[in-house]
Amino acid sequence: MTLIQVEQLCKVYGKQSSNRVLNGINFSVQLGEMVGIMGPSGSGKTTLLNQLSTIDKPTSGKIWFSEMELTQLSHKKRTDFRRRQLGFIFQDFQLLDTLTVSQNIIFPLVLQKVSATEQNQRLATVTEKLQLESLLDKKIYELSGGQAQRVAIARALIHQPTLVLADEPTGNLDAQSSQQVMKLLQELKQTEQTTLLLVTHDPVVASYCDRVIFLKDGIFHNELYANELQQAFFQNILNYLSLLGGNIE
Ligand SMILES: Nc1ncnc2c1ncn2[C@@H]1O[C@H](COP(=O)(O)OP(=O)(O)OP(=O)(O)O)[C@@H](O)[C@H]1O
Repeated sequence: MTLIQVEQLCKVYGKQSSNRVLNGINFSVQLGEMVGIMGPSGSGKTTLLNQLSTIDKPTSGKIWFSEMELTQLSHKKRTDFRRRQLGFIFQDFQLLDTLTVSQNIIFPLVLQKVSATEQNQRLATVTEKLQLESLLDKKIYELSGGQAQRVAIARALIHQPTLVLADEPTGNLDAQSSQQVMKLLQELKQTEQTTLLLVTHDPVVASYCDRVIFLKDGIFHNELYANELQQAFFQNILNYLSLLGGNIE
């Protein structure tokens, strides 16, 4: 089942058409799919995520989310869409340092005015899944990078979003923690049917995805499907990146 359908998406910053950052992008994403977005620096990856999350509005084109056309939503409906349907994971975790782990995780439910009983039930479920039980009373500054990102993932998932958007989710992690985070996201995708779109520069991280989309100069350049063993998919991604050129660091 198709969850997202992007049609002729264009984004121009400012008034000059030479500032065209996304140029007629078309693709779709299936429910439960994990899709990596790669491309050289400045190719429009974050801009694309910002349009999908409705944080920014495209200059032209359409984004369908199931039956809903996102670019036409009112301000209130966009806020509602973000709160209910989306989870976000960022490179720098974006956790609230002065709050405890559990306060951070339940934050989206507080915004949604979910009852305390339900908050506690959901907290218990998500912390068990992410093995965070022993960390619940700690402050964020007491955590390692890998632990902080697991907390951020728990926060992104606690309201059971349909779609999780991640911008360089492993960018601040060492290789081992990166792979742990990716294995976790893969498991969650399988158990919860969560759809994931993640921007990454790291071909190892991308090799955990079902498909990788490559952007260059705001254009959809190509896509590769993981039809083979992970190591072979990783090699294919690496080969494609060198073909694509540009600065991928
Ligand atoms: N708010 C903005 N106003 C004007 N130009 C912008 C704005 N945001 C991004 N850009 C420009 O759009 C282009 C694409 O930026 P974007 O951040 O989407 O690229 P990216 O592929 O995510 O890059 P990176 O891998 O370096 O994070 C860049 O040239 C950037 O300078």
